[in-house]
Amino acid sequence: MAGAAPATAFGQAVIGPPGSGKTTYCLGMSEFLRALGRRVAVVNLDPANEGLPYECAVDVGELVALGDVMDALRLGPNGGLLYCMEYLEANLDWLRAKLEPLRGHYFIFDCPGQVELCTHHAALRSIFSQMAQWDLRLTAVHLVDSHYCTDPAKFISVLCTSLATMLHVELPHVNLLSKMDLIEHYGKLAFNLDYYTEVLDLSYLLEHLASDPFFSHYRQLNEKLVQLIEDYSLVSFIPLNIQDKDSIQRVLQAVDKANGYCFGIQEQRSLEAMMSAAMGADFHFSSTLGIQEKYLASSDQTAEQEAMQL
Ligand SMILES: Nc1nc2c(ncn2[C@@H]2O[C@H](COP(=O)(O)OP(=O)(O)OP(=O)(O)O)[C@@H](O)[C@H]2O)c(=O)[nH]1
Ligand SMILES: [Mg+2]
Repeated sequence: MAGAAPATAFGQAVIGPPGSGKTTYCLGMSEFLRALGRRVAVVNLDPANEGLPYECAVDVGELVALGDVMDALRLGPNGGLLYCMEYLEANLDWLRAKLEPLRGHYFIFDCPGQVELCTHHAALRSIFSQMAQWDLRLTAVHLVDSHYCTDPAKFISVLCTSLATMLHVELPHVNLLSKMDLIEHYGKLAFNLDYYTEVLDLSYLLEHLASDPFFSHYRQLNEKLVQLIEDYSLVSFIPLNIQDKDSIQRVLQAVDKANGYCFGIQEQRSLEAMMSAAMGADFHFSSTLGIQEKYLASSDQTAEQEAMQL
């Protein structure tokens, strides 16, 4: 970043479709990291985020307000949001000036959920690449709702968007299956969980789809999509239960490895290892992460029906 010899900063760019759990993840991960002794700054880059549940160090809403943009330019929510991201891209000095006083912190960027920002629109990728010039080493943490594992066709589409995101965003990357606390409420999966997280032989998915009269018409398309995904063999997922300390720890290890944090700050790492061991089995957050009681894993039917809308 600007000024004296730049101190390398590290962080996470949290991306994923709307409702995949990005903001909740930012809250949970920031609380976990602070408990480990890391100085954390959460930066909200989503102009549509309201009522942020976490302590927000920088809020893009101070630079550009989605509502004002929609009114002034007569745009809908999606067009308005894309305009806001292009406006941020054109005014990165503002962001740099906001981040400068936070040098020495570990950053978590809560990004907008519009899929096109991660698959083909240039603004977010350009913002990330500019931050890399400021010696800010980010890992893209891509959340996908684990609900998508319940339907082979949806899972293939999620694999395609995950692959497109990895190729477009051009950052070290970790894919997460989020809301794993709900997974057993979605009913029996066609395959065991490893199959979805390791993205094993996808021909089994095709067989599964071929038995469905509707999808049998698209067999050739699905075969080509599956072949593309397997040719790149880039996509795999880590299951995330945001309320489980060991689950967050596994995610953090992968994230720190991806952006090199784990190689850089040894003394911090050993302190954190001690802190984490001292934390005990289930790490309690200061809040239920804003996860409405009805969405918390429970056995009653309504939670299951409600959860199907997640
Ligand atoms: N059960 C459960 N619910 C979750 C979890 N994470 C998020 N939710 C719920 O899912 C909904 C969306 O969560 P958010 O964190 O706002 O998702 P987001 O990706 O930031 O959404 P956008 O900002 O709209 O893109 C909220 O009702 C959360 O309470 C989780 O790990 N488990
Ligand atoms: Mg959000």
